[in-house]
Amino acid sequence: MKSFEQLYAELAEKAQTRPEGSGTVAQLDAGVHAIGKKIVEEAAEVWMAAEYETTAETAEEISQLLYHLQVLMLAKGIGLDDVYAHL
Ligand SMILES: N=c1c2ncn([C@@H]3O[C@H](COP(=O)(O)OP(=O)(O)OP(=O)(O)O)[C@@H](O)[C@H]3O)c2ncn1[C@@H]1O[C@H](COP(=O)(O)O)[C@@H](O)[C@H]1O
Repeated sequence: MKSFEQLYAELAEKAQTRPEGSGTVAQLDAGVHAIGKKIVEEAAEVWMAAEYETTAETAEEISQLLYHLQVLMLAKGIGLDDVYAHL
């Protein structure tokens, strides 16, 4: 189990070191357009899970959406504090 902050730190490290086989690196290389499409897809999966699946399945879809949002943050150079400033 990891927190939102821990995941962001891990992804930021991957973005910098670019380890072989990292899905995050592949997503970053695919670019903002591809990451944005993934976010829309995951958001739809969250919605569908909330309506038709279990609470646990919905939570898993939410985790995937949060992951892809963090990838977009990294692609755009947006830090956690940039987002937290608006919460
Ligand atoms: N938390 C996540 C995470 N959540 C979601 N995903 C990605 O999002 C996909 C989920 O999408 P779907 O369930 O819709 O499955 P899918 O449509 O078959 O996926 P794709 O074929 O589109 O990849 C997964 O296949 C992963 O590629 C994640 N990929 C990585 N992480 C974490 O990110 C960290 C770094 O990962 P790497 O960069 O891969 O090392 C690790 O701690 C991972 O656990």
